Amino acid sequence: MSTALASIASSLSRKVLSNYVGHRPQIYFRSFTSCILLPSINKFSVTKPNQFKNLKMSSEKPKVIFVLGAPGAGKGTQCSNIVKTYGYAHLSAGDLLREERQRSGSEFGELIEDCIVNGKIVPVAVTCSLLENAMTKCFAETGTNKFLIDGFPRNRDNLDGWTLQMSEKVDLQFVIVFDCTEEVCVERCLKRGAAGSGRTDDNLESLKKRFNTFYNDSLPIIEFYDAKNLVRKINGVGDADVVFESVQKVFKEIKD
Ligand SMILES: Nc1ncnc2c1ncn2[C@@H]1O[C@H](COP(=O)(O)OP(=O)(O)OP(=O)(O)O)[C@@H](O)[C@H]1O
Ligand SMILES: Nc1ccn([C@H]2C[C@H](O)[C@@H](COP(=O)(O)O)O2)c(=O)n1
Repeated sequence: MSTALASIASSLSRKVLSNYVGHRPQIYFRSFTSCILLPSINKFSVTKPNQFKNLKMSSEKPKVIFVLGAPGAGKGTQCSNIVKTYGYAHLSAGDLLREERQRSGSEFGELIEDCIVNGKIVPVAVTCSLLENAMTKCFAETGTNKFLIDGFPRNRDNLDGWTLQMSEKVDLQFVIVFDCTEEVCVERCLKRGAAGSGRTDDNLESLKKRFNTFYNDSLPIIEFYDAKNLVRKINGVGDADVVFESVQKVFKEIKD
């Protein structure tokens, strides 16, 4: 990494942390105008840092579908079905954050863990860079240029960061929202925890906080996209196969 880039990236990561400590993570992003790879987010890195400056893939813009819904609404399950049937690549913001948390030497590990356990949302510079790097890597390895982005954008900070860093670089097709009652979602997550998910947030205490964040921070983002007629709401209660039938109806729209 060039000295200048390393210095910008390192000062950015300090900003992320200091704003996080001050509980105002959204502010820092205003000075963040292009994708700069944070020094510690190198799981998806390739050797030349310049490749990260912009998401340049094929001549066509990458197609993106956001997949949203409450914790346990079935986003990951249905994304797997979509991958098999429609050839999209699945990028889960939560999975990318969990991987980054586990990466030895990550300076964001503690911050990510604190957010996950307490149902808070990680500052967008971290998440958006992980997503952009994963998209770039996925395209380089598989040629896939269609992405399901699961669990993002989750709050205003996520949305603002994405708008600044990514929105011009991709073609947002629509936003799938799985609609599921809190009761069903909680039951699913607890069952997932009991079955050995190893997730530190599949417990009642974390779920309460995650639901608060969903109602207060994520629903307004869904409303934002709904006002743009981009939301495709799907009933997430019921058998996974039945839910997937509804998903297929939405995808028919793309083919027709
Ligand atoms: N339609 C369904 N019926 C019953 N169980 C389901 C259904 N869909 C998913 N599940 C199960 O519920 C749990 C949560 O599903 P999944 O991981 O797909 O949800 P999610 O929305 O991605 O959750 P999170 O936001 O917590 O990552 C999993 O154990 C999954 O197997
Ligand atoms: N945009 C995101 C997505 C996820 N996180 C953190 C906080 C979530 O509670 C946790 C788990 O996500 P899930 O696997 O349920 O999608 O990951 C975040 O901070 N920002």
